[in-house]
Amino acid sequence: MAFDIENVIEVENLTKRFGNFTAVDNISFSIKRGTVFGFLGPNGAGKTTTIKLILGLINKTSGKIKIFGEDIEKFSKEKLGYMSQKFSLYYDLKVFENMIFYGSIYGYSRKDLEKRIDFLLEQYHLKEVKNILVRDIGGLRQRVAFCTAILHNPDILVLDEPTSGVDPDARINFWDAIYSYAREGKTVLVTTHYMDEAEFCNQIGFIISGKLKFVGTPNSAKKIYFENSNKIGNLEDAFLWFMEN
Ligand SMILES: Nc1ncnc2c1ncn2[C@@H]1O[C@H](COP(=O)(O)OP(=O)(O)OP(=O)(O)O)[C@@H](O)[C@H]1O
Repeated sequence: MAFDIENVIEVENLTKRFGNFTAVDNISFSIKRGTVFGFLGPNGAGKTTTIKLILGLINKTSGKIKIFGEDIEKFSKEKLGYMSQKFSLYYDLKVFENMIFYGSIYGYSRKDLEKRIDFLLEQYHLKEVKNILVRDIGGLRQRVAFCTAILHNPDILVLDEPTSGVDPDARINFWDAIYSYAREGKTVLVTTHYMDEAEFCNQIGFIISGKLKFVGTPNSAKKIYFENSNKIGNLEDAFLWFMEN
């Protein structure tokens, strides 16, 4: 496949089977630099499996994944950052200690790591919790996990349902953090169940039973819904329409 220089992630005819079960079924899409791409679908639709394929954590059955034009198998993984659904910070360690612990795997000197941590805590408004135990910081945990995932300044950040179970204010603050990172020219792939969050994305993909039913802007999803149903609807209406059609 010819690589478009603007495309950071290119997925072509990607399929993943577990035995006889097809979890990801011949999907194709691409994501441009600096984009916040939201991946939406019901439970078991294939979101996490697609993410794991893009991160090179599991092997595909067929198809292609290119990251910066290189096959995922050959691509050096340090340009990727990942915050998994069940991210774990150590509750008995302070915010700063958690970040030092995770950051030490990236080969920074202690001094550089401390500098990077201070920079991120400042940038993401977490300075005041630097020396507080993670157990005691409540809704700020997600943002600390986010900063931990970007300690090595990855070009591509993958977030798997980062806001599930988070209160509405903390969710909004979390999306500020996502946009702040994307403004640096980074590309963010995020899965979510929340349709209001999908509205914040530059591009969205609807995946249903392993099949990618739609890729485009939130507005274009609503436009397709309108053209086909003759009703003005929100993104949730559009999503339900794509599920049924
Ligand atoms: N290792 C595996 N072996 C067998 N089946 C699997 C495996 N991993 C995932 N699946 C199945 O693939 C399907 C897609 O799972 P996946 O975790 O990608 O869904 P999801 O869209 O991320 O859902 P959720 O929102 O619940 O996390 C599910 O039916 C799941 O049971």
